[in-house]
Amino acid sequence: MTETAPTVPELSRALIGAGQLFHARGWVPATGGNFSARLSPERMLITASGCHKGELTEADFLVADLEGQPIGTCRKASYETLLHCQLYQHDPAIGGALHTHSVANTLLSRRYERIRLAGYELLKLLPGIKTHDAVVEVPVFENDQDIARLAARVDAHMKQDPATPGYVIAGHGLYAWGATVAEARWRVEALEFMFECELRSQLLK
Ligand SMILES: CSCCC(=O)C(=O)COP(=O)(O)O
Ligand SMILES: [Zn+2]
Repeated sequence: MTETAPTVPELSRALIGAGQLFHARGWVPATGGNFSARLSPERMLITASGCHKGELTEADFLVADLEGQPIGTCRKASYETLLHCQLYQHDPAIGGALHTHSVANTLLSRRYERIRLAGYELLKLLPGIKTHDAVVEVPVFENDQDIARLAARVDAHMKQDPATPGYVIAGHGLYAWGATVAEARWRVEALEFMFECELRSQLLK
């Protein structure tokens, strides 16, 4: 059976749904966050810069190549487009990438150079993990307004550690991805849940 490539309306719908869910959870305040999906080996659909991610419509997306150049529009793509390009260029199996600005990922990444997650059942939603009895270290990168430089740092890390399950930019937010938008969304939900647990367990100490 041949699989047909997902269409712009289908991918927009999936990304709009992710935005509504993330906004309801408080993970994309104001215009924070950005979302994308692979359209083809060379193209992606990505949110335009400055949209409210809880109120996205199909008009808030644009098509860009994997260098980040918008195609057929003068709208400006997300300020962080090159971080999405890095993921799609790094691994042709990546089909969706989602970025959140939660309280938990912001606070933990201001304190730690990596966020250690151990013993959680939800670890099994991360690539290659089959048991709760596992330890995952989510890398934290220093924030940088030079997104090309930040993308190069992420890329160097992912080439060294291809099992990276997601990453956090310090004081800024989480990037997670998957083969589809749905899988990327589950990974964001799993990581944000575990970050929240880590944050609250610090309050219990
Ligand atoms: C308004 S939050 C600062 C920019 C940011 O971190 C973000 O995620 C949203 O930027 P975009 O250009 O994608 O709207
Ligand atoms: Zn951001």
